[in-house]
Amino acid sequence: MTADVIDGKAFAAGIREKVAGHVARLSEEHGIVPGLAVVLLGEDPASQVYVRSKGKMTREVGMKSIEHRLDAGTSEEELLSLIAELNADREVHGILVQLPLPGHLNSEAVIDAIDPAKDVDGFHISNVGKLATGQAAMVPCTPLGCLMMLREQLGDLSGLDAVVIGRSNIVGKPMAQLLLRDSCTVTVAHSRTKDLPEVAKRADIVVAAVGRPKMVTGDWIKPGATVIDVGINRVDGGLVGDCDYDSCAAVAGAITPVPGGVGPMTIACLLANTVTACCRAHGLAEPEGLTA
Ligand SMILES: Nc1nc(=O)c2c([nH]1)NC[C@@H]1CN(c3ccc(C(=O)N[C@@H](CCC(=O)O)C(=O)O)cc3)C=[N+]21
Repeated sequence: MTADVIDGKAFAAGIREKVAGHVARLSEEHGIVPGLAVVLLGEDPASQVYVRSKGKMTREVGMKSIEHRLDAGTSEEELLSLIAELNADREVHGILVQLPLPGHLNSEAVIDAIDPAKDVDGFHISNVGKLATGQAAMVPCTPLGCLMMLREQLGDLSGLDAVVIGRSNIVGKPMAQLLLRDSCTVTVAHSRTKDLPEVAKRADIVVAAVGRPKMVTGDWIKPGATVIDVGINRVDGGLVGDCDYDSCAAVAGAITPVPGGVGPMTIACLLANTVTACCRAHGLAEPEGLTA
């Protein structure tokens, strides 16, 4: 068997097109332009590339992009005061503080200073709680993108066995919540899980988000299962996922490539969340097909 390749790049382009449609309507009918503010501390080259590409795509869909590049040595007080300004700015509907932050800063305090209604990353404790209790939340972009691809590939997810490998706050935990909400039977596995290959092999859906290059191999995959590879590992100047693509693709029913899978979906969902936040802020109907 050779797996279907889930084309995240094409899927993401389709979502950005939908976002652009909503943005055009907001502007024509209400005179509103959604705005996304991105805050980057320091000069990490990968982060710079990523922030530049976010800015470009934000403008391409017709939204306003506001970029704040601060020195790596910026104090927590200065950063919190910038966040307070962005919280109060009516032209800013979404705020993203690029992670990881330099070590002298307390990321929890910084994230929880963001107005939850503008928290387009979905990392604020209030959004985490809302997701876990089934209330309307801002949903983290990477898991949201994974869920959209799974629904597109499989239709109804109800009753399927899903194994999420990785328990981070930004991917593993919210991914598990979303799959549970779609009525999957969810297992959250991680580096200490006993017999991890056997656990993975029970799954109809495997989401790999551990940050270890090519850790998941084909012998971990049930024939026909759907494999979502969240890993973005830089190895020898190239990008590789958490899955060993060739051996997994030989067994799986469908698989996301790296690059061109989850990554582009993450950015598309960031733009989708910004439109959603903008509509909610103005008491307008939420865009359909762009939320979980
Ligand atoms: N507050 C915050 N929110 C984030 O969502 C966030 C963050 N901080 N910090 C960094 C990580 C990383 N991340 C990526 C998103 C898209 C690609 C992406 O589009 N990747 C392309 C390849 C890009 C390349 O070639 O380097 C792909 O997989 O096809 C990669 C990485 C979001 N992050």
